[in-house]
Amino acid sequence: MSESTPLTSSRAAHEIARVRAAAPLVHCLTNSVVTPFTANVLLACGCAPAMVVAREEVAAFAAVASTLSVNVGTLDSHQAEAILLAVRAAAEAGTPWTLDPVAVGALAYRTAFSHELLAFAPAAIRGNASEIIALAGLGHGGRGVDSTAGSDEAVSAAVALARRTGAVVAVTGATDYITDGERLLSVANGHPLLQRVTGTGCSLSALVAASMAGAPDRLHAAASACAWMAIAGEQAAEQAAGPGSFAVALLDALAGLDAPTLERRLPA
Ligand SMILES: Nc1ncnc2c1ncn2[C@@H]1O[C@H](COP(=O)(O)OP(=O)(O)O)[C@@H](O)[C@H]1O
Ligand SMILES: Cc1ncsc1CCOP(=O)(O)O
Ligand SMILES: [Mg+2]
Repeated sequence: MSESTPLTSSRAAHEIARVRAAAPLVHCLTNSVVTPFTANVLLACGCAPAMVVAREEVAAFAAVASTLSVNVGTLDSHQAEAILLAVRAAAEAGTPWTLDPVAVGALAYRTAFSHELLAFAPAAIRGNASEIIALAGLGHGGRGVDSTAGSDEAVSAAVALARRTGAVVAVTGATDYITDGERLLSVANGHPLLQRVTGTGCSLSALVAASMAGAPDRLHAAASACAWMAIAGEQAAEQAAGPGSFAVALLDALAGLDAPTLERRLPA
């Protein structure tokens, strides 16, 4: 499968309205760099983030949350225990969970751990090209948390990973590709400033996790989360003087993204 179908404005508008109406409770086990930014992105999108991290309570919370977002960006052995408890409880309770495999391939500990997590059937996986290629077992990762490959180069890895795990896989970059192993959607939006602020990828993964809650179509749900971030990035860049004001404008654009804007920036 190499031909992708562009996400349409009407499907994106439907999915974004669905997430806002549901206001999902998002249990986040994320990295220490992006925690407040991720909570703010989710709040801007109308979701309810909760960063519940103690090993003593992650299982109970994962079982009642609408969805769980797992990110290995600053993984240590304490957090690994908490993540395992949470994904086990999520799997048992039927809470969908999403993996962001930050810097997988570049570092051995998080790579082995992320492979272990795949046994717990994630609903979605979102990463940059190097991370998706490495998690698919087809490469050795990027430069720290950054990709050294283009998203076009990771499409076959994303499809293979989706088929192997049953997850929807989103590989982001200049164009985002989203696949369930059978269908392949693309979102050709975004702005280079998204790479000059830390946490845009991580918070997008949390938004993908939010979109998994009660989703009738996980492929379109994940693709619409990608479009939400990418188009808000385009709008924010029009207001921003640089990365600092871009980060602030991005939150405003995520909160304000409306159907007419989607119609202008996505195919019909
Ligand atoms: N070259 C680019 N041009 C436009 N948007 C981009 C570019 N690279 C990444 N993005 C966007 O930046 C966001 C974060 O993606 P990415 O940088 O791939 O993740 P990560 O931060 O995990 O490496 C996504 O919305 C993606 O579409
Ligand atoms: C800089 C950094 N170091 C460990 S996690 C992290 C954040 C990565 O964020 P993103 O993948 O969204 O760029
Ligand atoms: Mg990342």
